[in-house]
This record gives sequence, structure tokens and C-alpha cells, in this order.
Amino acid sequence: MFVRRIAVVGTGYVGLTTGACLASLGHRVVCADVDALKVARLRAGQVDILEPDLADLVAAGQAAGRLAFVEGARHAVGDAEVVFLCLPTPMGVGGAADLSAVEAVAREIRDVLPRGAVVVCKSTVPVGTSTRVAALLGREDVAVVSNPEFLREGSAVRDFLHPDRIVVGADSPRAAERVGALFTRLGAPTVLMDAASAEMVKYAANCFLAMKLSYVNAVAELCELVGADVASVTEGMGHDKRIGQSFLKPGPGWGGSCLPKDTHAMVRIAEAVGVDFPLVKATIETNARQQRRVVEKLRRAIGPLAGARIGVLGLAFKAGTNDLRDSPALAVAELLAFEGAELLAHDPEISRPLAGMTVVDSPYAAVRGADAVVLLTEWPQFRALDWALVASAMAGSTVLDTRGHLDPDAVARAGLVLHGLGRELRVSDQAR
Ligand SMILES: NC(=O)C1=CN([C@@H]2O[C@H](COP(=O)(O)OP(=O)(O)OC[C@H]3O[C@@H](n4cnc5c(N)ncnc54)[C@H](O)[C@@H]3O)[C@@H](O)[C@H]2O)C=CC1
Ligand SMILES: O=C(O)[C@H]1O[C@H](OP(=O)(O)OP(=O)(O)OC[C@H]2O[C@@H](n3ccc(=O)[nH]c3=O)[C@H](O)[C@@H]2O)[C@H](O)[C@@H](O)[C@@H]1O
Repeated sequence: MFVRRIAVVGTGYVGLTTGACLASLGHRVVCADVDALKVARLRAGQVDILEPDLADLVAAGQAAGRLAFVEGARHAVGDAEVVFLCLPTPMGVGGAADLSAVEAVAREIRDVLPRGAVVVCKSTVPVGTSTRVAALLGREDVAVVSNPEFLREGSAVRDFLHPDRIVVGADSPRAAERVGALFTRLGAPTVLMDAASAEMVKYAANCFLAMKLSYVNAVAELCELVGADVASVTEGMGHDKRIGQSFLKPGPGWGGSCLPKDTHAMVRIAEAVGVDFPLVKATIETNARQQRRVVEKLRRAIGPLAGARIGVLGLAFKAGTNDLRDSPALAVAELLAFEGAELLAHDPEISRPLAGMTVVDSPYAAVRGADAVVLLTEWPQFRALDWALVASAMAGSTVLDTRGHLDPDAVARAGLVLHGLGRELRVSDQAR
């Protein structure tokens, strides 16, 4: 196998995973970040994000002398053949992607990039960004390639090493092949295309996933009203291979660091070329409505929310991560706090104080004296709760499970009344 000298700029979810995984494939990797504390902690082997196997891969890469961390992009790229940009592209003014970190790094490295290097944009960026980066670099000898990343938080290493596909976009086929070759060992289908198409793939994929979720949340609402059960409906739909079983679970709305910002960015990308994109706009609005629907359900169950005490189970945007960025759980909690509810919240991976609620260190502390309990993140430990203990700690008897995660029998046996999304709970479920 050929070994490449690689630089990775940005050591967040994508950058650290990319760096550690490429080192595990045998390449020599230098990762850079602007955050001095993060770099110091990574050098000491401290990985602060919750990702299975990531800390082990980082330690193995460091021990083998194939993975190093430095402060500042300039100090990472000096002898790199390939430079991956894994920089944040958060929602900027008006919803468009904020490219300031990508642009700042392009300016920072342009004079120190070795001759013939390839700069790879792994960040999610609007169409045209590769061209913009190339212009900022101003280097005829340096090719810019788009290589969008499709990993999910909570399974980042597994997704990176076992991807469904690898997309490489470049206007120079030679540069695209050079980047594609880095991933040959992964054995995934590699799709080579022009840079604009690769940049578009990422938004088109994330918006499609968000649309699927908003659709299923809207179907769940209908199911409640017509007396159908969304779990049966989605199972029946999902056996159709054109639809598939995944990404069909209703919830308190979709969130996380990417789907919200990428849907907004897609609306702006369309607007910039004079196109309205009502499908993506409705996807976003349906999601906000889903969060309001959770609050409505609680209000219907227990009456006015002002002064009510609500136990909140889960704060992360999904189970398996400690990431709170654009978490629907936080959005629902905010709406409840706005209504004047008093919130006691527990998440197994979050202990820092948060505005509008009291974060407590056990689920039983969160339900103490609660008029209602709402489950917002599907952590396995919530399914295993002692519901008799929960019932004895609560003041009321309402449990709202927004993830279809709890065992209805276990909750009902404790004398609690379980509400869900997408199904009318049948009398037999509550009668035990
Ligand atoms: N989080 C995810 O699951 C996925 C994210 N993406 C995309 O990848 C990109 C990165 O996302 P994350 O890794 O989640 O971001 P992140 O916020 O976790 O990490 C970004 C890192 O870049 C560093 N940074 C910022 N400015 C810098 C600079 N000037 N020089 C050096 N380092 C700098 C930050 O300190 C931070 O450590 C975004 O465009 C995102 O949309 C794509 C697929 C999955
Ligand atoms: O661009 C990105 O950053 C990434 O965004 C998502 O990954 P991630 O944000 O880690 O989270 P998902 O697993 O996609 O979940 C997103 C949200 O949808 C919700 N969800 C997911 C699946 C489902 O069936 N139901 C449901 O409500 C989750 O709870 C969560 O709030 C995409 O799945 C990745 O492919 C992509 O690389």
C-alpha cells in the first residue's frame, strides 16, 4: 500500500474521525485545530466527543507515530500531499452556510502548501465553494477536490470505515483519482464526478433524509387522528425496497449539527439561483410543528403548563451522542419553559447546567414530584427504568414517550398513563 502524508484541518467530529481513520489505514496524518486547549488535550490522548472506538484509534495512531496534533493549519500542511478541510460551516445570517472558517484556512495555508498538493473539502459547503477555495489559494499547482462526508454522530468511526459510498468531485480527473485512491481499502463504491455535483450530493442527501423524517412525523399525526398505528404503517411501508425501513421513526422532530443547518442552506442555495424550494421549506416547518405538537400533547394530558413540573428524560439530539447542537429535546424544553413549566432534566451524557431547566444526575431525580414525564432521547437506560419507582416519585401519572421507545406494558403496570406519537394507545395497553 502507498502511504500518503496527510493534513487534516479541524479536529471535530469529522476531522478527528478522518484523521484517526486515515492513520489506521497506514497514512501519516497531522491534524490541526485553532483551539489550543483541544490540541493539548488530544496530544494527551483526551477525546472529548462521545464516539465509539475513536479514542482507541487516536491512541493507536499516536503510539504508532502516524498521528500528531498541532495548533494552527499552517503548522500541519508543510509537507502534506493531501489536506482535508473539516471545518465548521454553521448556519449563518439568513440561513446560508457560513464559510468564514473554510475561507480563513484557505488564506492561512496558501503560501505554505507544498507544490502539487491536493486540498480536499470535506466540510458541507454550497456549490461553488471548491472554486472559491481554489481562487483564494491562487495556486495553479494545487487542485481542490470535494469529498463530502456522510458519517453519523454516534457511529462516526464505523460509518467512515464502512461507508455506503464515497463521493469525490473534482474538475481535474487526476486529482479526483488521487483522493479516491486514499479510500480504496474501504472497498466502497466510489463515485467520481465534477466538484459542483459532489457539493450538491451532500445537501440533496441530507435534505432527503430530513424530508423523510418530516413526512413520517406528519403521517404519525394522521395515524393518531384516524386510529392507525404508525409503527405498523412504517413497517408496512418499509418492506418496499424503494422506501426502506430506516429513517422512518417518528420523534420530537429531527435535529443535530447538520440536518437543520443543511436544510436552511439548501433553501438559500435555491433562492440564490432564483428558485423557490417549497418541499424543503415544508420539511423545516413540519419539524417546528412537530416540536410544538409535543408541547400540545402534554398540555392536553395535564392541563395548563404554567407552574407544572415536568421531568425531561434526554437532552442530546439522539441517543449515542453528547452533542446538543440543534437538539429537538432542547427545543421542546425551551417551549415548555416558555409556557412557564418547571423542568427537571436528565441525560446520561450531559451534566453541565443549561438555561431554563435544572439538570440532575439521575432519571429518578428528574421525575421527582413531576406532574408529567416526557422522554425526548431514546437512551437504552430509559427503557430499563424501574417504573414502579418512577410512579412513586411522580406527583402525576402522565408519561409522554416521543420516541416510541418505552415498553407500554412496563409503564402501564406501574399505574402510569403512557402517551406516544403516532398511535392511539389501546385500552388493553393501559388496562394492565
Ligand atoms: N458532525 C457530523 O456528523 C458531520 C459533519 N459534517 C460537516 O463537516 C464539517 C465539520 O463538522 P464537525 O466536525 O461536526 O464540526 P465541529 O464543530 O465538531 O469541528 C470543527 C473543528 O474545526 C475547528 N476550527 C474552526 N476554525 C478553525 C480554523 N480556522 N483552523 C483550524 N481549526 C478550526 C474547531 O475548533 C473544531 O474543533 C461541517 O461542514 C459539517 O456540516 C459532515 C458530515 C457529518
Ligand atoms: O451531515 C451530517 O452531519 C450528517 O447528518 C446526519 O447524521 P446525524 O446528524 O449524526 O444524525 P442522524 O442519525 O441522521 O439523526 C438526525 C436526527 O433525526 C432523528 N431521527 C433519525 C432517524 C429516525 O428514524 N427518526 C428520527 O427522528 C434523530 O433523532 C436526530 O435528531 C446524516 O444521517 C449523516 O449521513 C450526515 O453525514
